[in-house]
Amino acid sequence: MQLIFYKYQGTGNDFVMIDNRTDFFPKNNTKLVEQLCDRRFGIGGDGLILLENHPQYDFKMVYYNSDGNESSMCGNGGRCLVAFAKQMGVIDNKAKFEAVDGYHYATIDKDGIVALQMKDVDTIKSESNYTFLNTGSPHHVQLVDNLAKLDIKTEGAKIRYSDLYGKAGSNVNFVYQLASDIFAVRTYERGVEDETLSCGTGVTAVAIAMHQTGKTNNNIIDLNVEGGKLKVQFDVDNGKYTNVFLIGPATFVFEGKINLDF
Ligand SMILES: N[C@@H](CCC[C@H](N)C(=O)O)C(=O)O
Repeated sequence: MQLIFYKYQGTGNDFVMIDNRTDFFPKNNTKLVEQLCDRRFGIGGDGLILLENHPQYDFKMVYYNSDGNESSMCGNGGRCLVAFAKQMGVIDNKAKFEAVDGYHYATIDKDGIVALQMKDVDTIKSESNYTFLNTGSPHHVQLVDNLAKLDIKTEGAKIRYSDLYGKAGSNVNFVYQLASDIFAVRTYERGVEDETLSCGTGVTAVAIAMHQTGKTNNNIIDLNVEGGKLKVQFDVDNGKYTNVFLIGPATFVFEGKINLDF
């Protein structure tokens, strides 16, 4: 059998997109998803996303990491799925959809910039040298001096697999402040088990953590990631972050067919 796929990227976080509105995809086949995401034997991607029907909203998002396992929310993937839903004629320039962490609203402009509303955040653990919070996925946020030279895979894995986060683990973001409202971020992603060029829930966590710990007073924050630039904006009242939006490009790369019997 041949599978039709579409490839998208959001600031270098790349995804295999599959239109599963006819419900044909074998959703519990971990090995298959892992193979499709493999950069040598498959299509290649940090994750795979299914576009599905939803009884109430425009569509449903089902997200898998490149290890083949279904996981928690992917911010860049959500932005790319909005662009894919537009390409498939499911939406025009606004979307309401359901993901694993609940309801999301998004807009897409004529240049392909997607603004995706993320979940509200009111639980933030601030320690002397790191912050932990969940923006749809779990994120460890740590300021460092040597961001450019850091071995993210090695240092990220140490924290991800440490006793701090147990079996579930965490994504790990290393951060360097460039200006009052600009931060450079590099992320180790759980489920990819390596550095990715960008992580949407990660930069959302960084923006909120930097505000909550007093590194910035701004509520519109620029995040420079390895694959480009993202923006996060939010309202905040008494430690509760609402109307959180992750904003940036979501780009169609190519489409194709792949044999499933590989
Ligand atoms: N790349 C994603 C995060 C995907 C989920 C993460 N790897 C996890 O399993 O926690 C993003 O853009 O948010």
